[in-house]
Amino acid sequence: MINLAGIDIGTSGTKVVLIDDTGRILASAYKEYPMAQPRPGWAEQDPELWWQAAAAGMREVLTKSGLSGQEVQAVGLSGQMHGAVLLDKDYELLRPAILWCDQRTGAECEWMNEELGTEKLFAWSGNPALPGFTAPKLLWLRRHEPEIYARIKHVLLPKDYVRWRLTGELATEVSDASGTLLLDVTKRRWSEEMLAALAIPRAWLPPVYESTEISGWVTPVASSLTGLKPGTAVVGGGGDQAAGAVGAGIVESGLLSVALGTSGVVFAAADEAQILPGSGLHSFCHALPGKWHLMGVMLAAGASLQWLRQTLACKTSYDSLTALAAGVKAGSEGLLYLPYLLGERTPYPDPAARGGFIGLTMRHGQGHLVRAVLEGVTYGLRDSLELIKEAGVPAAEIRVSGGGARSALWRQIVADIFQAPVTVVNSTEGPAFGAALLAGTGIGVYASVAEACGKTVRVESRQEPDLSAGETYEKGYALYRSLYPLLRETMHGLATEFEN
Ligand SMILES: Nc1ncnc2c1ncn2[C@@H]1O[C@H](COP(=O)(O)OP(=O)(O)O)[C@@H](O)[C@H]1O
Ligand SMILES: O=C(CO)[C@@H](O)[C@H](O)COP(=O)(O)O
Repeated sequence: MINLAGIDIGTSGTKVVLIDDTGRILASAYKEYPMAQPRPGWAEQDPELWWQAAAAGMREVLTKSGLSGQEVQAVGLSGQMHGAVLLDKDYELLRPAILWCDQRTGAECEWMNEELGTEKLFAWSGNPALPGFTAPKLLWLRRHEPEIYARIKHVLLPKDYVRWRLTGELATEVSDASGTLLLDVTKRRWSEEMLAALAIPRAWLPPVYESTEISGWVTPVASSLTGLKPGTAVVGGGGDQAAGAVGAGIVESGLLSVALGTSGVVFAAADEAQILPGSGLHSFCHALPGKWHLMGVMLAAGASLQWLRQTLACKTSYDSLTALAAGVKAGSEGLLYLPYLLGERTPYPDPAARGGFIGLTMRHGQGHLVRAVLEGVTYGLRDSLELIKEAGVPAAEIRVSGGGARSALWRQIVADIFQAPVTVVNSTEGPAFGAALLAGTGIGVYASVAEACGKTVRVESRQEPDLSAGETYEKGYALYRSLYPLLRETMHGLATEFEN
């Protein structure tokens, strides 16, 4: 029997899964860690936490499954995208990683978009400069932490730091590298033009693999810490959105998924690189050789519900909160929620966007607040759906994944606001499961990623859109859409005058 491991370095925690080649989950483990917010809009994490969580998680899944490390044939990696991990000449960490949801690089992005110009940015990388991407973080460090910047010798993405600890190899792969803004997404290699324009040394960046290629082998030291056998193959893997899409079977053009994680993502697989200046979508390499994808990313999807829970109802489970929301009618009796708690990326690339509840009355209680959050986040995702539809991708069926997909109510709200059937697949392990499938493809267990998905991914449930709720939500969405342009200046005033 072939057994495969997948490791997903999430924002809230690291998940490790062990599967067999039929896709059966043999064991899984989850290790949480905090995210530091040293200043408003900043988000950092110590990469050592990721490695400790990955190693402990791997030991735990081996114990739970009763397998020995000798019986695991390959490992795939996945992780939160865009984070900058900086190493010095001795491969030591120079500072905490700056994460995907960190918003400090507004000025650097403005400079890139205006001085370099969007024409060159799209020609070289396929994407605009957005706060959160890796390249603007390097520019920020050059200006604000020159002593650190002067000592940088290697720049890695979060999962690739774990790869370094597992295999001793510095490497990345195309799907995650797409989010650095330093990859030529069409050619699937580093962009010499972008590196030259930003004066970022090419030598800082690791070799780029395809997601299914073997990038290294587990070292004896990592073996003693993880329980894996020395020499176990570690494949490229994928950024969490691409690996999660593989885990949900989104591997062919025309298939759409929505990830309700900390962030919220609408994802569409594509047969070719679609460079769409001005669309607000990300155009990245998919974790399949010769495939790409489009996606719209909102920063605070699950994070909005997590915030509400921590702030108003910390002892209440997510299931109890959504049960309260189920008792409220579609439209939350006139209450709208704006989900810009971390600023926003799609459709408004605006670090100073801010959240809010609009329409509060004395009638509104906890259930209304929760429902308004679920609806407001889904309206935000609808913005990305509209952009993806404009790019020519039809929305025939939406596969929903991530922590929020556990809620049948939230899935129904997605079906009603998107007016499309919503499905859920058998594996709830998302990106870690997808990473394990990439590992299996890398060592030849499956002939292709599509074959891996065909053999292991099944649709398990389907919810149809309700027409009457859909009509209510069309009106709600129009009002939601009107709010950001109306409130933008107010949000910016609050962010610049009152924060700190
Ligand atoms: N039972 C649930 N019902 C609704 N939402 C949930 C539930 N469990 C988790 N969530 C949401 O999922 C989010 C975490 O999603 P997950 O995919 O695990 O995160 P990560 O971004 O770390 O990969 C939480 O912030 C929360 O909003
Ligand atoms: O920034 C992006 C994608 O562009 C985020 O999707 C991060 O990759 C992390 O997301 P979570 O899985 O933690 O929600």
